[in-house]
Amino acid sequence: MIVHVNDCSFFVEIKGEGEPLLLLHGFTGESSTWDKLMEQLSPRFQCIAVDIVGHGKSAKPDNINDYKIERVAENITFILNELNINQTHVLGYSMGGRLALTMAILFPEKVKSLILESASPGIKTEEERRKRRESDHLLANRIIQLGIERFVNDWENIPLFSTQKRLPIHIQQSIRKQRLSQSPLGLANSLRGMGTGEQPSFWGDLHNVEIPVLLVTGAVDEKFCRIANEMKKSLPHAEWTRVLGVGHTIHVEDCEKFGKIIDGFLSKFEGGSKNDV
Ligand SMILES: C=C(O[C@H]1C=C[C@H](C(=O)CCC(=O)O)[C@@H](C(=O)O)[C@@H]1O)C(=O)O
Repeated sequence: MIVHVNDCSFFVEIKGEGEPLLLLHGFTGESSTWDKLMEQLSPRFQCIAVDIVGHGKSAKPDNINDYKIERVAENITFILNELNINQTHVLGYSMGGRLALTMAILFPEKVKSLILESASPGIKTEEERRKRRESDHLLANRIIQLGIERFVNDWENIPLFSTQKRLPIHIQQSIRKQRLSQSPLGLANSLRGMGTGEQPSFWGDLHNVEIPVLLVTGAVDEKFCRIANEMKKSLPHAEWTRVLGVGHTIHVEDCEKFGKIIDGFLSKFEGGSKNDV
């Protein structure tokens, strides 16, 4: 379905009934990345997968303000309102994890629990953020100038995704096809508007996140394991699961194990809802 919010259209896929679970994909991704997870969880949870602005079948506006992470988080709360969902569990992968955490910090009343897959609260220092903004803006310009295929050829070979080379060819081809189908303008503006260096640092806000948080990282993804280990020290109610033998994109690299981890975390809440009076 398409939901219109603030002059932007958003593609939303809903599957299942029960506790709502909002699913937020990563940069270059789209809601179809969650297809297998939704199959696993939808018998017990209402899975709501959104194409984030600039991605998939959602709008690719020219205005960079429509990509600011605070604005995107607000628009997602408006989408939830349109769907009559007052509060939801939120699972975000990588860029989607940064967005999920932004929602939990800016709109805590909307978020029941948080699952962050290979995500960060942003970059701590302004100098590091400035450097990242510079590199992301150069990357954004390359996407526009050289086109989506040249970008994807480079992107799929960054060290962060090295473990994906172990995946069956058909899965690698599916990831590549999903990336190639993205809009150059949408990806470029996503980097310019909500890139890792563009967003505020939320490191100083983690101690105020009172909801249950599950951090999930791939053991081979050393960078985001370090980030998760540090996040856990500040988050009042966090648990961290390191998944052996996989890297950054756990929900693709070992979707069965990932589904069991998510199911186990969310099942705690099902017990509460069934007994609600
Ligand atoms: C390369 C780094 O950061 C990028 C990598 C992961 C994030 C992401 O969403 C990628 C999803 C995917 O292609 O599977 C992306 C983001 O958070 O926007 C980062 O730009 C890095 O070393 O931090």
